[in-house]
Amino acid sequence: MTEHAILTVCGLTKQYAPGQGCLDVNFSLHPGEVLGVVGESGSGKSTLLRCLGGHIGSDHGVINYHNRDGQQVDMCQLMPAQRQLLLRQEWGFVYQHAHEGLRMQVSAGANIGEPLMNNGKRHYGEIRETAMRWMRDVELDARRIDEYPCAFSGGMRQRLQIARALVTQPRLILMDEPTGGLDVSVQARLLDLLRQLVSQLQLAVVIVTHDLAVARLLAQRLIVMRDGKIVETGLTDQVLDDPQHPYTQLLVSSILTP
Ligand SMILES: Nc1ncnc2c1ncn2[C@@H]1O[C@H](COP(=O)(O)OP(=O)(O)OP(=O)(O)O)[C@@H](O)[C@H]1O
Repeated sequence: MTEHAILTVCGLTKQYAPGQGCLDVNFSLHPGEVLGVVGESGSGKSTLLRCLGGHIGSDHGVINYHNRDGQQVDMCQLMPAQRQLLLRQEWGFVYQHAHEGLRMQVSAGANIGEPLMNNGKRHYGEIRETAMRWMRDVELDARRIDEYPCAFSGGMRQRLQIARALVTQPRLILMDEPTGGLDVSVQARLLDLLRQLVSQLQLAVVIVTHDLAVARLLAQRLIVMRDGKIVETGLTDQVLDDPQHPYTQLLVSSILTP
């Protein structure tokens, strides 16, 4: 790959207790690439994602981000205000529970419009127009723009969250179990939508999931975590079809065995 990595993570560590958290995580991610992070419950997937997104501080390590202006920035070394600005302008987050990524007390339109206003957009008509367009893009009825998130179903709320996360045209998206807790059919439609948006917008994505089928569908590359450490990494098909580490073999066989 000739293009610069958009994200390069070196030695990222956050330990709550030995074996709990993430330890010495290294990977790089290129524009347009989807990296899946898999592992059983408690393996440190969310801790890694939270460290990347600056929701929690790391003990040590480097998170180098290649920004829109072509500069290399160590996210861990930025002042909090600078980091917030960069996250707001260039990164997006999709949480497992839509209410974590939405503001439940404002309308669907306001949920999509707010990040635009935070990034300096002021023209009400244009913001509303953009919000309606995004509602259509995520297959929501744009006539429901003034309704509150609580009036939408779980799957619809997740679509709304995705619209809110993508409306500012971020370059990098962090997703934590975006389809977890949804019905299988709703999940399948949402995965289709995500796949389509990721390829259309050439997004770089880190997606945490315990569901290997989701990883197979969305991610080109996988990281397998156990007790906070990466035990295996590689192309998704390679890792899932020919796992090398005994832990990955166990993970893969556990979903194949009825
Ligand atoms: N705030 C915290 N304080 C103390 N320990 C924590 C905290 N957050 C996570 N841990 C511990 O760190 C380990 C990794 O947790 P983490 O949530 O990252 O795992 P996970 O792989 O995302 O699990 P799941 O799939 O169940 O969400 C667990 O042992 C957990 O108990």
